[in-house]
Amino acid sequence: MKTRIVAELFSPSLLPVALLSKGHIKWANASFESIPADIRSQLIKQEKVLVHDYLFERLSCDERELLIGTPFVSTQHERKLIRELLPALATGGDPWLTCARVLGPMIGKSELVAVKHQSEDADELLGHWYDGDTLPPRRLTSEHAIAEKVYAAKDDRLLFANPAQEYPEDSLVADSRPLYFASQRVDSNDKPRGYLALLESGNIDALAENLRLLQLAGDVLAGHFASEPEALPESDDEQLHPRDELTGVPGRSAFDAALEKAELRYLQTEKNCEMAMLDINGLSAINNLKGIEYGDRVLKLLAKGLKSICRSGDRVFRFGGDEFVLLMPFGKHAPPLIKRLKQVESQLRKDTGIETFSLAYGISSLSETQGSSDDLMLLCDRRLRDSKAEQRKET
Ligand SMILES: Nc1nc2c(ncn2[C@@H]2O[C@H](COP(=O)(O)OP(=O)(O)OP(=O)(O)O)[C@@H](O)[C@H]2O)c(=O)[nH]1
Repeated sequence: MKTRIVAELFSPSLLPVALLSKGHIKWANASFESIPADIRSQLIKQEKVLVHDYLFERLSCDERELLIGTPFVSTQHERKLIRELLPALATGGDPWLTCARVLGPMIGKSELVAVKHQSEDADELLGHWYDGDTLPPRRLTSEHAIAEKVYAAKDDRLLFANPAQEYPEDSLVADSRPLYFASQRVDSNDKPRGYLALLESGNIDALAENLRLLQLAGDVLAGHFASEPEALPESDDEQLHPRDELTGVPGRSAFDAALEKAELRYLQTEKNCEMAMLDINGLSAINNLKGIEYGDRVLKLLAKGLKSICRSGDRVFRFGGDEFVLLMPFGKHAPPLIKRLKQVESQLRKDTGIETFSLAYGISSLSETQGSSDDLMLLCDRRLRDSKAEQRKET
């Protein structure tokens, strides 16, 4: 190994490289020189050493040795992602938004989108991490958009350079004109459920770093969808079951249809479903004190709060007046509903400024009534009344 050739080859390298002769450094590049002296002498003595995220190895020839450090891939970000994302997904709420909220702060200044596949021609951008914050959800059309390719591709991972040139009608890339768009599709039951993507404007090193996290988050999401109980079939015929105009959630007739389907499914397959009937305590007093519009706002905030604790198979309905119903299909373990409802109550106290805001609820599941939806309604209603009576006694 000629010193001159080694020096010419490795001087510009960012990898630490040293040429050793009889256990002494004959030549080293700047990257190697930047390692503290005590660690350098340790490196010279030992066969294989892990230092500063580098794995040092030796290539020998004619009594000389080339010591080269190659980056040792640190898994600390991946472990942090798993440790934070899994429990966050388990607490409920929309998985796409949860994913953006957990992954966003880990990817620095990069832009991240978490997109739920809604229908053939439309998607919902639920988690958009941009400039250190999540932006409000918005609808995306997939026609002439990058999403078409993401869903049609054989590979679940794609990288596009200058995507705005190829997809000028795609608002996702046309507005911010990123240099790279890297996507990780999330499938379950061989169907695309949506995708995660990074939009990177220049920092290719950041893209390379964050790609691993993106793919891992996509895999965790796919696992989450696979482990979730099958969603209740949506009665999305809006003509037949119009949504509640004030809160935007489905109303009474949609609930009746969904409960009927849940009953049928339980009787056919024993797939269980938890139901909660909820009622705001003292909405009439809120109306009287603060006005009907304020009461309306409380109802809207409650609908939003209830949606936020729903997993993708769960549904919220406005039963009427100040009453809501939740239907949550589940497998082995019922969702921790009381804990989640307490979270909603405490969020509502903050959002409405009403320190005494509280809910009464009655909870049961189809297995408790041997699959009878009528009995389930009666049981939930009785528990709701009991809870109201109990709370009245306390105040
Ligand atoms: N602002 C507003 N109020 C509504 C709406 N629908 C029903 N309400 C009010 O909700 C209240 C429901 O009455 P109650 O069931 O007696 O409920 P409450 O005042 O919360 O009393 P308790 O349930 O016994 O704690 C009535 O005052 C209705 O006017 C609505 O769409 N907007």
